[in-house]
Amino acid sequence: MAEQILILDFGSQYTQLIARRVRELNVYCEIHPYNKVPEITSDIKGVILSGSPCSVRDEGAPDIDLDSMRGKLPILGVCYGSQLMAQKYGGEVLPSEIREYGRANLTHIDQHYDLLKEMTHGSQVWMSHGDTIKVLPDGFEVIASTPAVEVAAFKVQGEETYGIQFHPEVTHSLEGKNLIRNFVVHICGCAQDWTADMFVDSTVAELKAKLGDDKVVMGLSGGVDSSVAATLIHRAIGDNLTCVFVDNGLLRKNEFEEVLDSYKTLGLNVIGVDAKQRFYDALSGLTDPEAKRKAIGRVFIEVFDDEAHKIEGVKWLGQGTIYPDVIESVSVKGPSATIKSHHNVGGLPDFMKLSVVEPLNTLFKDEVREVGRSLEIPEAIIGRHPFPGPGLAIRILGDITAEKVKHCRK
Ligand SMILES: Nc1ncnc2c1ncn2[C@@H]1O[C@H](COP(=O)(O)OP(=O)(O)OP(=O)(O)O)[C@@H](O)[C@H]1O
Repeated sequence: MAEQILILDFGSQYTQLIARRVRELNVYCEIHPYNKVPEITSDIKGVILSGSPCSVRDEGAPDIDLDSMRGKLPILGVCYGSQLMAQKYGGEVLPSEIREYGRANLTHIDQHYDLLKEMTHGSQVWMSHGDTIKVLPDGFEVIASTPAVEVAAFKVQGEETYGIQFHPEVTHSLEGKNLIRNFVVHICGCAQDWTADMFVDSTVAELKAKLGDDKVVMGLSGGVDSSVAATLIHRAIGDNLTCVFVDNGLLRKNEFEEVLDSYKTLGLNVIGVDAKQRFYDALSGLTDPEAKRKAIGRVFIEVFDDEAHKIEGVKWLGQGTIYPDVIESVSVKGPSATIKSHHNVGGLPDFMKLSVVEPLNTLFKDEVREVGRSLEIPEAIIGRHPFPGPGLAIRILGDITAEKVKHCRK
């Protein structure tokens, strides 16, 4: 496992941006909810505590036991994260006179501290908070201030524990990236070697070890996620991966043929399934958009299940799941109630009983594109305009017929 930064999420709308900024420095990081802290292994080089919509003064406010980390690992608390530490260790957090949302300038910066190295006097930062730290605990010292906020940043003496009131992860904090680099590289000592090429090498090795001689089936949509996931799996296990690309009769003009061709050029073992008529039959007479969407989903599952059955001994289902889907399903606010509604065991199609392999489930979309480029997937696939599953059906009012699709395509 690569070295990483652990981001503990207290529910802020900016948490994913913290992860994006860290990864832009070629350092791997993961977001975990504050109440499900993973085991702290030696790969974890530092911890960032996110902001939160809550106030540390609220009853039942999100809390965390930091004693096992403090002094052993560098910690950076952002906004709520910093207030939480201040309050926990004997300081005082009070409501600000006015809720501060917007630009502010650091008029006092103590450059002696690694966190603030090369930050310029007057540096613009972004504030978004209703509380403020009024009194710091013993052993905590102020290292940056704005005219309105005295404790804009603090450090704990004798340990690499820091708190900042502003949000370095948003672009309005003009030197925010510099501050995050100071933390991640200079304080945590991360090597900045997490690149798309390195991801490809390590993921292909992991897939080889995990899949061995097993067979995998995977649906391709022509979109970037499934294409990149399939190419990675193919690198690992070759033709033990069977890809299925379904023509549902709702794709754009010439799209089925063109996409199928590019998959073949990539060397993928791909079956093109002409299921147009099955979809048109199922859609016949349906006019309600939700009913149409459901019919398309149902027939897709039936067609895919039929194809998966033809592959003898297949054990795995490949999927193009990406990191935002994963974060959503384990978020502080709880998983979306509808994500798994189709998982009523018993009625499951056979392919859903397969084990799932998701090689992209730690990546953001633009990282998936970078990995695609590293795999030399054609730009036409990597930069393809996103196209919804129900395809052209969403553009057609009333019932859907082959004739109407033909006009829509033109
Ligand atoms: N026409 C199709 N033929 C076969 N499989 C498909 C097809 N359309 C979608 N899929 C499968 O269903 C998954 C989800 O489809 P969706 O349209 O939501 O894609 P997505 O999540 O945007 O990912 P992608 O970037 O791969 O399109 C795809 O990743 C693919 O595995």
